Amino acid sequence: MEKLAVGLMSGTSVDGIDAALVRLNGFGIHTKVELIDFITLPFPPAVAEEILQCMDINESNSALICSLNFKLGYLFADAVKKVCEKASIPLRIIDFIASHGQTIYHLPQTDGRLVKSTLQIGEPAVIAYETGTTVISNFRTMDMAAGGEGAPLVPYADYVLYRSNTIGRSLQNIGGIGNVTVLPKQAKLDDVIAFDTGPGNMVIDSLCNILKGESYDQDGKWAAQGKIHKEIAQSWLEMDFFKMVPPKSTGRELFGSQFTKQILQNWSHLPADDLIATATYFTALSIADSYKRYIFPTIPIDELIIGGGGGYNKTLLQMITELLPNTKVLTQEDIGFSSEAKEAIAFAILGNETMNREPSNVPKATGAKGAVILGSITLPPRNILLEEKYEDHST
Ligand SMILES: Nc1ncnc2c1ncn2[C@@H]1O[C@H](COP(=O)(O)OP(=O)(O)OP(=O)(O)O)[C@@H](O)[C@H]1O
Ligand SMILES: CC(=O)N[C@H]1[C@@H]2OC[C@@H](O2)[C@@H](O)[C@@H]1O[C@H](C)C(=O)O
Repeated sequence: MEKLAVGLMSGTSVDGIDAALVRLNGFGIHTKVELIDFITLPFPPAVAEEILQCMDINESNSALICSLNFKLGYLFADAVKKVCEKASIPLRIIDFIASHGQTIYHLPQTDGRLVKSTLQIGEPAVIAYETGTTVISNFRTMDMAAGGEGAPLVPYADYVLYRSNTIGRSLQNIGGIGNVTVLPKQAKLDDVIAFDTGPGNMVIDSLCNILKGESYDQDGKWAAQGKIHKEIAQSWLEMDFFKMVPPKSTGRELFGSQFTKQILQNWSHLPADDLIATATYFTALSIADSYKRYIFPTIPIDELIIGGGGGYNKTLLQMITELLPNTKVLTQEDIGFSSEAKEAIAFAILGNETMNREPSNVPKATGAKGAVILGSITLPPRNILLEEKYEDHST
């Protein structure tokens, strides 16, 4: 049965909302997926600042989170309207919206005082009301309720889209955070391994913001002209997170503003370009090291495919290639996909499973006790549902 859906992703980079309009056929691991159109709606700078404030334990407050939850709901609805407009597809024939939401806090491990938890905001009721469309949201919580980390969730979609009978593949996302899905040759869903590798662009972006007044290092130009201080990057790799055996996930709580502050306190004598080059090398090293420790010893990888905005950072890409000399490193674009659209498409696939009452976490990747149906379903107002959507479907 064919469905039209919009997948929405706004990740840890806080650069904007990715909206992918897709056609889905069937459900389960044989789902057929076609990308119809894609947009990124950049966050207005004041909204990006509010999100970062909400994520910062020292700056956040409940009034701000309350307000931002609704504010993001309106922006997400806007992104849905815009991608449909761009594709000239009327909103009323969209079957569902799968909205990841904005992660405000993620606590997959705690010291005992706080409870293991995760929070994604962007009110689904606002999206459903504004678009007149069913919304699936809150994807991470059921996995965590089942004992998992609530992340990464993209592995199920990676399995649907990229598994191969002839080669072993790994999908390396480099967004704010870096995460990998490993698809061994001829893998069953149970064979899939996935985990967060550490920072993606988060540390690089943050240094660019503070030292250059720009939100990111375009094409890796500053990293390319700085000196890499390998011993410093290596010392950052001593953090406990990198020694943890997967499944594991992380976020801004570990690699956000506090981490950058420490870098700037301890190495303020270094030129800006050197710090950016060293942070870029650290990011590449954390990815390569994750493969060497947790993947290569047991799974042969023929192709490593990079996605997410970090795929556009040429210096980062070159460093990863050099650190993994025996692996073929490609980007999503090299194989005819889109680095930017990948995660938004993935959430449309996950939402489709939810609508069909099917589980879509990968317990081995998240650490959950079992497979569970992800997400909460929010229905649009009855009048919109009956008068506009269903009438239109019957004609
Ligand atoms: N041309 C470019 N050169 C260098 N870096 C780029 C370029 N384009 C995008 N980026 C980087 O990609 C980031 C955005 O990546 P992406 O949209 O994949 O992250 P995200 O989805 O927010 O994060 P996550 O996957 O962790 O949730 C930007 O913040 C920037 O650092
Ligand atoms: C808690 C949270 O939002 N985690 C994100 C983040 O961004 C990348 C990495 O950290 C991954 O664990 C996850 O997102 C992707 C989409 C996932 O769940 O697979």
